[in-house]
Amino acid sequence: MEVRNFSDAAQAASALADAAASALNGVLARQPRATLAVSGGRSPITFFHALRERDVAWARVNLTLADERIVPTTHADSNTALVREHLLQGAAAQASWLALVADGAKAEDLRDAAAVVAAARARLVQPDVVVLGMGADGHTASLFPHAPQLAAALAPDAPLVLHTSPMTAPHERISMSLSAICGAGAVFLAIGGAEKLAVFRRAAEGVCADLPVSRVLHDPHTRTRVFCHD
Ligand SMILES: O=C(O)[C@H](O)[C@@H](O)[C@H](O)[C@H](O)COP(=O)(O)O
Repeated sequence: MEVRNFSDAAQAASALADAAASALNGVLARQPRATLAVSGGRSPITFFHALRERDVAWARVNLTLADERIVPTTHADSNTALVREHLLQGAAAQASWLALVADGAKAEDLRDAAAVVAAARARLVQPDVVVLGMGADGHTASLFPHAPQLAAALAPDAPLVLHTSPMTAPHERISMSLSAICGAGAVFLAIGGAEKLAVFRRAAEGVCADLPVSRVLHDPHTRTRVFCHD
């Protein structure tokens, strides 16, 4: 892994946007389209605002999520809604959206998580660039410690996305698997605040069974680029 430390959130977000845009442009120099998977939660908004201003051929980009809460895309906790509001704007609105949860689905349509996952698998392609966050419990994407599906999500032959049931956070989830994340040519991780930095330092020391993010950091074929700020 490669770790860069910044003195504030805005600088970290701007540097991460530069790096993610550069990774996308590198892919677009070699092939017609590039697929970017971003994370949701509360922390990536400044990064989204910076990234949407970067010089990228957005019309050639597929945009998706590393994970999504299985809620209607109009729900306040929907990562899709967050991306639409903060990233799919201006030139970046030309990107093609690959939905994990389809727009228009109602709560009752989403009760069958297996059906949600099957529909998402039919739409998705392997991402080229993945931007991850991390929770203070050591989860990344929706690879949550103690989730019953964690072992399946970490398996080398796991599909691109799976259903996960967090024990430490609300909502059933759909998440990219470890192999989908580590199959991307460029993997970034954003870490902010003292509590997360302490968890990250522990995960950086070696694989910890209770910190799924450590599996990304120590994947033998992945050089995760970590952007940290206090
Ligand atoms: O949907 C989600 O919850 C995420 O994609 C998740 O993996 C996120 O990156 C971390 O939980 C950090 O979230 P915060 O930004 O809210 O701290």
